[in-house]
Amino acid sequence: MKPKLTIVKIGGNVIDNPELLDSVLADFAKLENAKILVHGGGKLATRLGEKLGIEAKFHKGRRITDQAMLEIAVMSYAGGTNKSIVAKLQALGVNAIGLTGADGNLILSEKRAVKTVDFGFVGDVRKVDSEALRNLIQCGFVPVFAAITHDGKGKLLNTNADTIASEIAIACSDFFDTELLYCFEKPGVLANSEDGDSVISLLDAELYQRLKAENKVHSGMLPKLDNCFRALENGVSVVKVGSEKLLSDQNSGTKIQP
Ligand SMILES: Nc1ncnc2c1ncn2[C@@H]1O[C@H](COP(=O)(O)OP(=O)(O)O)[C@@H](O)[C@H]1O
Ligand SMILES: CC(=O)N[C@@H](CCC(=O)OP(=O)(O)O)C(=O)O
Repeated sequence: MKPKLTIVKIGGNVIDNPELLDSVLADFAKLENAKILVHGGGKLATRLGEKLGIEAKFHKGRRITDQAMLEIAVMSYAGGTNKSIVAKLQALGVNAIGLTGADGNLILSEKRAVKTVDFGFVGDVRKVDSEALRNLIQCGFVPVFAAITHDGKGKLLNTNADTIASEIAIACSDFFDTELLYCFEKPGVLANSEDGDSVISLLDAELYQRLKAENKVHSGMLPKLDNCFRALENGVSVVKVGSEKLLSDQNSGTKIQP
């Protein structure tokens, strides 16, 4: 039997709320099996850009990463955010090691080709080195990934944190029984995105299509759920979306069904 590996992704709204962040990290520290943390932090990067006079640009909710924004993203995700999360985990007794995809060539990606929109320096993941990750975990390290990868030719690329988490989970399924948990600021996938009491406990592909058609699932939840289904179709055992409670309560949030 393969050992269990839990991959937890935390989004920008969790990182932005110090109490929520501390609570997620405390629960993450308590997980006894092998684990990896992946974090976003888009909102913080937007604010850092504003302070430096660089305005964030989006197309249909997705960031456009020009050279100036790439520098902000690297400073923010791989710098301040990543290192402060690592320090907090160290204080909780977790031997966290902060990483981008460039470190140890762990995540190789390719700059997105320009079709109708030029997203700039955005990377689509091509390869995750699951063997190197396994070695790090076996040495006792807990990898903490920022949303930055590289192209192998010297260029760092901004990469969606939800996608990094699902690609890591898929690749690590070679060696581990993988569980992928997406923690964000709401209690799960909601039947009505404004009503926190409308959590859908089980979501399959058919229900997802219906919710999409009815516009009940929209914006950031669409790529998140696409990543969830892709993970389940590619060897990941368990995928859930929910609040910080996902880490401590088995029955919390939304379980995604293949
Ligand atoms: N049906 C839904 N249930 C819950 N959230 C939804 C739903 N539809 C859209 N959303 C939106 O999706 C957002 C989560 O996506 P995103 O902002 O990308 O997450 P993260 O904080 O993990 O980066 C929520 O803040 C919410 O506004
Ligand atoms: C290419 C791309 O989408 N990059 C994201 C990376 C950060 C991220 O994913 O942050 P959240 O998880 O907080 O949304 C961005 O710059 O917004």
